[in-house]
Amino acid sequence: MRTTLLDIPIEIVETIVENAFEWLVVVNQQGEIIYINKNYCDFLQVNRNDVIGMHVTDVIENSRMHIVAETGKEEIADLQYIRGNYMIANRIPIISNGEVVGAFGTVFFRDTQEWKKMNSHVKSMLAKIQTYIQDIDRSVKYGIEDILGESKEIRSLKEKVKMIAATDISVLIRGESGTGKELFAHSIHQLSNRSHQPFVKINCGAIPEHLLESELFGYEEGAFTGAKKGGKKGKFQLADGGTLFLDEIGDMPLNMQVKLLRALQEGEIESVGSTKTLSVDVRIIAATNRPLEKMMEEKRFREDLFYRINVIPFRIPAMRERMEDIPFLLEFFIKKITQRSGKRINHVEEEVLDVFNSYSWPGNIRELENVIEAAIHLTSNESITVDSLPDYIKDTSLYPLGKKKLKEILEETERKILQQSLNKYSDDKLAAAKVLGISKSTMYEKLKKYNLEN
Ligand SMILES: Nc1ncnc2c1ncn2[C@@H]1O[C@H](COP(=O)(O)OP(=O)(O)OP(=O)(O)O)[C@@H](O)[C@H]1O
Repeated sequence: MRTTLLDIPIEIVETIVENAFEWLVVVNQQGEIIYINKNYCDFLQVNRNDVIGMHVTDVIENSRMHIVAETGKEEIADLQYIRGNYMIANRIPIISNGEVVGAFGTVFFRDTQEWKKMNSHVKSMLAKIQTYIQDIDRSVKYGIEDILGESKEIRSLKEKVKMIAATDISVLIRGESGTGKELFAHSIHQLSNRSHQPFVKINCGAIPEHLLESELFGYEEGAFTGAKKGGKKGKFQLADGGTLFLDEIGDMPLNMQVKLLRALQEGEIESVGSTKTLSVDVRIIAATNRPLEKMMEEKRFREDLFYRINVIPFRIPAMRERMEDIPFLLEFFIKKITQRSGKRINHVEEEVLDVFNSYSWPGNIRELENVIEAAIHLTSNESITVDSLPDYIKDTSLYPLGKKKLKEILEETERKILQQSLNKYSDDKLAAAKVLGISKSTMYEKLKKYNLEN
């Protein structure tokens, strides 16, 4: 193999590549990084020696370099989201003796000012089209394999999903916020016979009352001032043949509940401003964290609608009811977040799990994910420690009553405090005993009991 490029000495080529405005990465056929330039490492906040040999997807989020190294098909000017920025990426296969042996990729940025302008322009455009994407997106994001957890409750819910998915029966998913109601709704749709048809979501609590009817049933041209030319399809029409996910159904105003019930019972809808009825075929999955039974007593939720949607009740337990799932979720979220952020975590302090197990998780899995994300960003090394957890988690930790006896809790606490004092006084047992207000002999007794002598 030649070692110079057009007779330019290799050192000069190296200087050019290292300092190029573009960021450069080269992978072998297995998708492992064999070269990455310094500027790219600086942007990714990684150490070059650490990442050489790693799979490119473990270092650069959303990378497709390994795919190009496999297919041999170049990808030019592809928009790639890295560390909070949209970049333009080019990926070129490297061919030697007629065979694809790897790929090199460049990520383009020329003038940071210009790039910032372009980046925020792309972000605002994407935000604008997000609502339309949701309307036309026929696929669901999650499947049953994305539901993590080995607890009895989660395993039996997953079985239930498999049993009910194929039927067309309405499902009402109950559970606190952040327990995974939407995730389960996706899974039911994905396993149903309607999986190739649309899954359409509407958040009944987030849409102003006067717009909810037209959002659900659509409107005709000229139905009201500001109505779009040609009218607009409602979620029922968009979901025709598929599944309509009515999120936060407990927040639906009473007058809309009547209209919804009619649509469900008759399988027909009427757009706002139209006199014609349209047949629609949708499966309903509804979700709420509201106490519907109490709301029915108070006449805030219609009983007939409740019985129509609650054919199969489905209750997702709160996080604190299935603490045994925390280790799985912790591992999963660390992987997900580090892949996205490019940060590396290779150790979790044992006490972190103790704190997690003692906290009551009112925000459930969503809160757990946020806490892990915060800890990953707050840690200055590659380890998640109790110190990197938000204070409120540590301060309000509650013991999961019913799981441990008082004696065990006291012993665990005693052990933790002893350990903490030894750490603080660099294993000086006398200093630790003094600060804890116990005698030297009591200290030694306790250290022996908890196996902390060394
Ligand atoms: N069992 C699980 N395994 C993995 N991730 C989960 C699980 N349950 C929930 N999540 C994740 O937690 C987050 C919250 O889930 P989801 O939006 O489905 O909750 P929700 O109950 O619909 O919340 P809300 O009532 O606030 O809309 C999502 O990022 C989801 O992917």
